[in-house]
Amino acid sequence: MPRFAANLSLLYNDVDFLDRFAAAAADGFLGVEFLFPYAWPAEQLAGLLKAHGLQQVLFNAPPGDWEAGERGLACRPGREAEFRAGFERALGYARVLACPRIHVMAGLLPAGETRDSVRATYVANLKVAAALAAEAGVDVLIEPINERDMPGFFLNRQDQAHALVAEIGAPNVKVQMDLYHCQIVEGDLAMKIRQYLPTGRVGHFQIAGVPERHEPDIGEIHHPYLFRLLDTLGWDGWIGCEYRPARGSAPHATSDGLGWLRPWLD
Ligand SMILES: O=C(O)[C@@H](O)C(=O)CO
Ligand SMILES: [Mg+2]
Repeated sequence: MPRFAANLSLLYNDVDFLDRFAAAAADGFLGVEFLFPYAWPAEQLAGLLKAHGLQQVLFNAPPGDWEAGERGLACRPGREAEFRAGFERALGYARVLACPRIHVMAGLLPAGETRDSVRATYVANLKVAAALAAEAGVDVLIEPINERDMPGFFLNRQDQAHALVAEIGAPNVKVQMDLYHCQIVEGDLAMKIRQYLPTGRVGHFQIAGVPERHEPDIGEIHHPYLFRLLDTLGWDGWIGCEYRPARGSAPHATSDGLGWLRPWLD
C-alpha cells in the first residue's frame, strides 16, 4: 500500500505553517514534506514531528534567493561556495529532523548559458553534495520540473535526470519523480514508472492533478491505476501530496478535499 506524505508548503495553507503538522496528523498522514524549513529552528520542527507522531520524509536545500526568482544553485557557475554552504545547512536540518532525503533544486539556466555549458558545474556540485550527504546517511534527490511552471529550469525530463544520476555516479543520488511534472513534460506515466522504478534510482514520488495542480482526483491522470502499479512493482517509499487544494473552504479546505486519499489510508 502506498504511503502518503502531506506537503506542508502547499497543503493546509489556510492555517499557520506550524499548525499544519497537527492538521496533517489529524487527517491520518504519517509523513510530511515541505519545501524550506529555514525560517524555523530545526529543534522546533522536530518537536512538532514528535508531538504528532509524524516522520519528515523530504525537504529542499536552500534554493538561492527565492524571492528574487532563483530556483536552485546547482547549475549556476560561480555560485559553488554558496551551493555547498546551503547544502551543509540542509544537512544540519536533516540530522535534527531525522530526514533521510534532501531535494537539491537544479536552478534556472543563467542568461547566455545552455544545458550543455552548465552540465559540468551541475555534476560537480551534485558530487560534492552526495559525498557530504553520504557521511550523514542521507540521499540527495534531483527533480525534473516542467518549464510552464518554471521557465528556464535546467532539469525537465526523466531521461535527462537518470543520465545525470549515472554521470554523478554516487549511490545516494536519486530521482524525485514528480508525476505532475512528468505528465506535463512527457506523459506515458505508467510506462515511465515501469521503466525507471526497477533501476533503484527513484527515491521519491510526488503527485497532483494535471493541469491545475489541484487534488489528484481532479484532472487528466487516473491516480488509482498508478497507485496499484506502484504497489505491484513493490514501491515501499513515500508519495508526496504536493498540490493546491481546490475543494472545501478555509480553514478545512485540505481536509474537505481528501476524499481521494481515504481508501488508501486503511
Ligand atoms: O514540484 C515542485 O515544485 C517541488 O517538488 C519543488 O521542490 C520545487 O518547487
Ligand atoms: Mg515536486
